[in-house]
Amino acid sequence: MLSVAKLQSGYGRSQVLFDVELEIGEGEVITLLGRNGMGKTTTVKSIMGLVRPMAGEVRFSGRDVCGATPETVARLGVGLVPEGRQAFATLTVRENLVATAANRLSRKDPWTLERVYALFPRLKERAGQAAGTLSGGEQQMLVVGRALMTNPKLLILDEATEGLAPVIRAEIWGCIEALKVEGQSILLIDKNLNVLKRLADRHYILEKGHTVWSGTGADLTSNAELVQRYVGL
Ligand SMILES: Nc1ncnc2c1ncn2[C@@H]1O[C@H](COP(=O)(O)OP(=O)(O)OP(=O)(O)O)[C@@H](O)[C@H]1O
Repeated sequence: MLSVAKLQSGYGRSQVLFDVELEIGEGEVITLLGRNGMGKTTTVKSIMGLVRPMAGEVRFSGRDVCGATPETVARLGVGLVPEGRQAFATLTVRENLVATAANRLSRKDPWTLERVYALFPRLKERAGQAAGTLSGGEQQMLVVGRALMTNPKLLILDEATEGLAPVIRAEIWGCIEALKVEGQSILLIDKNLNVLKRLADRHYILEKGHTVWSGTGADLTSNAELVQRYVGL
């Protein structure tokens, strides 16, 4: 579904990614691990077209999207929940959800308001409330719900649980697990390694803009030295 090879990217003259490799198959849950500043968000932005790659290959659903605009990538079916909560503060919950809705007719079971409300009942209770007045956890649920309303083939979550209370975090993880069971392809960036090991099929480790390792959760568990060295936990 998504295939990234020899990706180089950065900001202006400052190169941040040198050799990023990533493969995500249909229905897979993948993580991108690495310490702060290693290039995880830049990888995601480069896939999304928010940062223009310098070289390499990004293919999504069989199409070359390296250098494509974010609109094109989104239209092809990549939904991003970016770092930091970015709901439209003055719009209501409901307005936020319908603002980006897209009907992918090819999809058997498209996301609707009702389905998002079933996943996050708290959003239904607050449907008429301005997004800016929601708690941090509720805003995060809203941006996840908003990304789902675009009916993404691939959902990317960049630090979706950062700064949330443990109980809210658990709620978000529960929803991500439910999405996985439904066969949603997901790319996760997060610091909760134990949850990621349970949830994800495979992991990639980034170090200074290079993919230095990939493997399963069991591989990670049996390799404490690797985790210590590259993930810093
Ligand atoms: N807009 C920007 N302009 C210039 N440099 C940037 C920009 N955004 C990020 N960088 C630099 O690119 C490098 C990689 O940053 P990136 O945000 O991709 O890392 P990350 O692995 O996602 O880290 P974190 O876990 O802290 O979010 C860092 O050195 C960062 O300072």
